[in-house]
Amino acid sequence: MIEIQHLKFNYITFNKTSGLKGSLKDLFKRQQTTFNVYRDLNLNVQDGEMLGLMGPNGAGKTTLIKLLTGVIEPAGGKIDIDGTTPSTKSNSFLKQIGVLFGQKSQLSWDLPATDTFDLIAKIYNLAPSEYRNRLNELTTMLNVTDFVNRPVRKLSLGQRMRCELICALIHSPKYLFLDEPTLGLDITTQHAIYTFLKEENQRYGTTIIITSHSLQDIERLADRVVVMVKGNFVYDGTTTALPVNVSEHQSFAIQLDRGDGAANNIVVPANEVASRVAKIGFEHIISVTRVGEDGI
Ligand SMILES: Nc1ncnc2c1ncn2[C@@H]1O[C@H](COP(=O)(O)OP(=O)(O)OP(=O)(O)O)[C@@H](O)[C@H]1O
Repeated sequence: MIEIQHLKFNYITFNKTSGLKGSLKDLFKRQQTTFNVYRDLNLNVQDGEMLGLMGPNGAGKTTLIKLLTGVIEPAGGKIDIDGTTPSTKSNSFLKQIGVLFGQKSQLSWDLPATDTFDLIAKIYNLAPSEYRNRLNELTTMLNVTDFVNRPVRKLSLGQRMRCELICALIHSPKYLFLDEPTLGLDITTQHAIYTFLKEENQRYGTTIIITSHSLQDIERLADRVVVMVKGNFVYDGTTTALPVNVSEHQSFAIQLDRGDGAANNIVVPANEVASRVAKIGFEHIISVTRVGEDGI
């Protein structure tokens, strides 16, 4: 179980004055800025849950994944995952988690993905038969057999992302953290990944936390969604009950799945979003985004 209690976190950045003169000045006196990401964040996630984490850019989603995986340490409060504090980075904890940052790769660029899988299996000390079976299972389910022996730099984004998922799951973690795993992928690849993640969750009871800007990602995957705005949860519930709290003057871009692998965009005023979405059908909607504003 994941428990977050009264979590506080802030980033401290040192300002950089422009020009050579400024750089010299900074050597003696540096101005620093503290940015509070969370002041008092609370969340419980039960074992086996699939939780969608949504929110506008800069809300604090990636930071939360970094805190949950022990990459960074809280400034206050508590994170507890099965009795362990992530920032201790104990071996037993690291064996329990898998993480994928959509914008970062853990595959070696010039080597085939299988080389990275082998390395990860060694790091986790997997028994050869256990590794072989799991790799067979993952390569089949994610349909990557044709290209795992090609250098990673020669793979498409979707092919690479499927290999990244294998890296995150090869050691069969109990908790899987995914930060925008379908960013930039076509609809067919997105669907393949959704299906795979659902199966992984149902077969092994893997707890999955996924951040995304795509309503379709969250709708298809998560039983529960939390919406974060400026470091606070403003919604915690089902996707169907998500409130839309907007002014009537705003417009929204609705991205539609055309059914042939391509997408269409239509822009509608806020007061028409609900009726248009109902008419089109939720299953054909990829995302609904506010136009010209950073918000949900
Ligand atoms: N390394 C850093 N140093 C200073 N500030 C940071 C750092 N990383 C993130 N921030 C700030 O912390 C806030 C939360 O960032 P975070 O990346 O968690 O947001 P996010 O919800 O994941 O956004 P996005 O949807 O754009 O990925 C933002 O205001 C960002 O500018």
